[in-house]
Amino acid sequence: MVVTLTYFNGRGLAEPIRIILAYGGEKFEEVRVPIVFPPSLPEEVRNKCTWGQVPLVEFEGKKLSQSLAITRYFARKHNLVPKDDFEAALCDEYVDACRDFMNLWTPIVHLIAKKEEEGLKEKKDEVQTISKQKFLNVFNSIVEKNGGKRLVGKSITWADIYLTHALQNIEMITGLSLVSEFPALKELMNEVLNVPSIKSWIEKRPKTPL
Ligand SMILES: N[C@@H](CCC(=O)N[C@@H](CS)C(=O)NCC(=O)O)C(=O)O
Repeated sequence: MVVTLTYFNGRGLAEPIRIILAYGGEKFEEVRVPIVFPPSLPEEVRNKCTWGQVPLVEFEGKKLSQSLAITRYFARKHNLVPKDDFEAALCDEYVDACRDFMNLWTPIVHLIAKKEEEGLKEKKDEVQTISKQKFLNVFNSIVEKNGGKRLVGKSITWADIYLTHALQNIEMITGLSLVSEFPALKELMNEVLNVPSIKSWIEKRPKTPL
């Protein structure tokens, strides 16, 4: 089976899917659409997306849209969703919180993408302060209480992968060091980034600005 993943030529909402496909050893090919501002898709791509947006995956004559549905589908397939229903719900909660964290940074990401420097530093400082209070402190203490390496249980889950992507992606785009003062988050990221299949995907993935 070959999975075709359609997305913009960036990490964004598609990267956790790519990482999990690589983790699971799935064969996948990509359609990478050039990034434009404001974001818009060529008509032929938009028309084949159920909700008019990417990411979209196609395999065995099937189509799946909505990034979290896609990510969770492949996570479950590759044993990255806990069997216990409550632990699985905790993973959902933490992934949703990652999305809230990413959405908080979206205006900054757009300013950087458009190379708009005016007021950028002040806005970055403001969002960094909110990020630490609302998200990084909370995630760090969840990981500490769970033994210092993972968000849920003792084995890697898709929540660990999603959080690693969210933190790494915002650090790469903004040039800020967000996790340096959060040892449990650094440890969690190290664990994920040193899984051999994930490490080799990250080394070989296209080097895009976003
Ligand atoms: N809820 C959707 C949101 C998808 C979304 O916002 N996609 C953006 C790219 S990140 C898009 O397709 N933008 C182009 C457009 O709306 O024309 C998901 O999680 O997949």
